[in-house]
Amino acid sequence: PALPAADMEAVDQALRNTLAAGAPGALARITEGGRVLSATEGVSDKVTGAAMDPRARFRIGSVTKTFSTVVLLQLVNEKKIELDVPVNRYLPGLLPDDRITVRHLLTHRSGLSDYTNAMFDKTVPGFEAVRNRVFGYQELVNLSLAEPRTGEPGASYQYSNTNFVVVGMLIEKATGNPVAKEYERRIIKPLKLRDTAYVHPGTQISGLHTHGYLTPDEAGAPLVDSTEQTVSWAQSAGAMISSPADLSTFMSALVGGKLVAPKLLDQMLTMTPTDAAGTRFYGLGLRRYDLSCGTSVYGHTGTVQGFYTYAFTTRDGKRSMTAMANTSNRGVANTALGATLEGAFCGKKPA
Ligand SMILES: CC1(C)S[C@@H]2[C@H](NC(=O)CCCC[C@H](NC(=O)C[NH3+])C(=O)[O-])C(=O)N2[C@H]1C(=O)[O-]
Repeated sequence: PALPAADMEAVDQALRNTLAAGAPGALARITEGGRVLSATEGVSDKVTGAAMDPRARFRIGSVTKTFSTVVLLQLVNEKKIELDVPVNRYLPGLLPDDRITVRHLLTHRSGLSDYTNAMFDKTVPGFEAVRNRVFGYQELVNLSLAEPRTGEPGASYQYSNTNFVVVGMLIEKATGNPVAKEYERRIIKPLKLRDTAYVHPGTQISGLHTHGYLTPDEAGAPLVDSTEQTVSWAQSAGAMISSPADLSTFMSALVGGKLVAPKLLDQMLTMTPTDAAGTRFYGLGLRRYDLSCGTSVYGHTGTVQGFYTYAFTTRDGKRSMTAMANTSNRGVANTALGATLEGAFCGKKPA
């Protein structure tokens, strides 16, 4: 059945609620059949007062994980990598357990701890300590291996950035290229994503872009402009820069079968529940949200200092939405902003 029309009043109310929660700005951009609906609230730059702009580029954080998954699954299709094979087969001696497979990385079931929990335990000091640092992949993996593992390989879903740092290592080992080159030639160029780039270790967001503002842990403390950083603490787990339009093009092309072979797309879309309510799922580097109206949407979320992103599409890729707020931490963005999904994909609530 056709989706109900998007309820742009509800979408805009969610953006206003996001600002009321403390975000300087928020936006949502919905595409369907060549038509674009967008809503913006607040400012993209607190100094100049420039308004939020749906054309502007921003840091997408862990939405990067879906790009990394697409590259890896293309390598699987090219028989360069196998999913149900120990990671150590390709990266000898990297991990302390030969039972950890490539698939465990993509499903967050490896048991490798997430080094960012300690890294960002104190939000602003943690960020300031790494914003200009350049890490090697191995350094990040070592940070994780210095901590106890969170479970036996395959036992349970435990989200960890470490998994997608190792995915980046696998891509570079299998191709002999930096991940940037693989994103470019396998996704960005073919889909003509003009505003999308993997930027590391450069700290700038070039062109028209939104400033991001990190919310400190201390209530009432001033926001920190966190726009410029290397994102070297995340790399293939979170260093991509993109735009609302490009993310919708990407997610729609992905579920539409334009990027990954059908059998592997089926595996990407094979979900396991990640919440008690049974409305949130994770497949291979991809989330599924089941909305109140029964519609399932597929995509990923992203949290990187100063930016929170939802990038989702319907199973047929016909309707896509990117929503983003230019703040992060303390749940300021995710809850209120998350309501844009209901407005965009479920339409007007029954009276
Ligand atoms: C699972 C998530 C939420 S966390 C993961 C990744 N982002 C990070 O790991 C950064 C976390 C710290 C960022 C910082 N928070 C703190 O410092 C808290 N002390 C902030 O809010 O800007 C991403 O992106 N993913 C999100 C995702 O996939 O949705």
